[in-house]
Amino acid sequence: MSGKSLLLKVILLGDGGVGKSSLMNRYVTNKFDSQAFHTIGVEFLNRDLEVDGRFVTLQIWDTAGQERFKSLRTPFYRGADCCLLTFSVDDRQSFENLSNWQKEFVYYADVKDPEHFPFVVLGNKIDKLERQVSTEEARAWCMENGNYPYLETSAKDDTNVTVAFEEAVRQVLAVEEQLEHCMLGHTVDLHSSSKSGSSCC
Ligand SMILES: Nc1nc2c(ncn2[C@@H]2O[C@H](COP(=O)(O)OP(=O)(O)OP(=O)(O)O)[C@@H](O)[C@H]2O)c(=O)[nH]1
Ligand SMILES: [Mg+2]
Repeated sequence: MSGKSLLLKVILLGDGGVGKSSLMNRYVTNKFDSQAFHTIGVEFLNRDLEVDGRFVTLQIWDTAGQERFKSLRTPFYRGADCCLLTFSVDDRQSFENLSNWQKEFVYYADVKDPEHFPFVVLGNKIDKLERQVSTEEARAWCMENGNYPYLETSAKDDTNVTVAFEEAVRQVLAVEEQLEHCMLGHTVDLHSSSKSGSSCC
């Protein structure tokens, strides 16, 4: 266990109105506003947490989902450690737009290795009775598009909100550990004449 706090940047993307700001506000301030305004540009909030013995400062970047704010949000994608692709289970179009959000992120964040980038998918507003996207369908999309973790949340009822942000941290730490493992492998490789340690990454 490391005593040093790690700063992680996670970014919430998804159509306007799916509940990105509500998820961030529920997680950081434990408040919910049923009359929330659309976000213009980006906003961020920090929260400290401990996941599996690691101390982390989570910097949550909440973006404006409406198309007209595209140029205001995309400059903030760079440097994100994890991307939370968010849709609303009562809004089919927001689910169908997930691929566009993923592509927009990869392009503007300049992700070098998209296949290994930690995306987490959130289906929000599960408190609503009329669903337009089933759990099975959302899971299938996640499997097909990179085997991403899928969580169903309600910012309103505080369902799975903490779990969702903790999962984002776990995904980043898993990638980080893999990288450290690879670096170690290469270091060992430099000091040895054998080919061992070069099979990673
Ligand atoms: N029933 C229900 N309503 C929610 C939930 N999350 C958000 N809302 C409502 O949905 C509306 C939009 O929520 P926001 O958090 O502003 O959505 P957003 O994704 O930030 O939207 P943009 O800022 O335009 O991108 C607000 O009226 C919220 O109160 C939820 O889990 N359940
Ligand atoms: Mg918002």
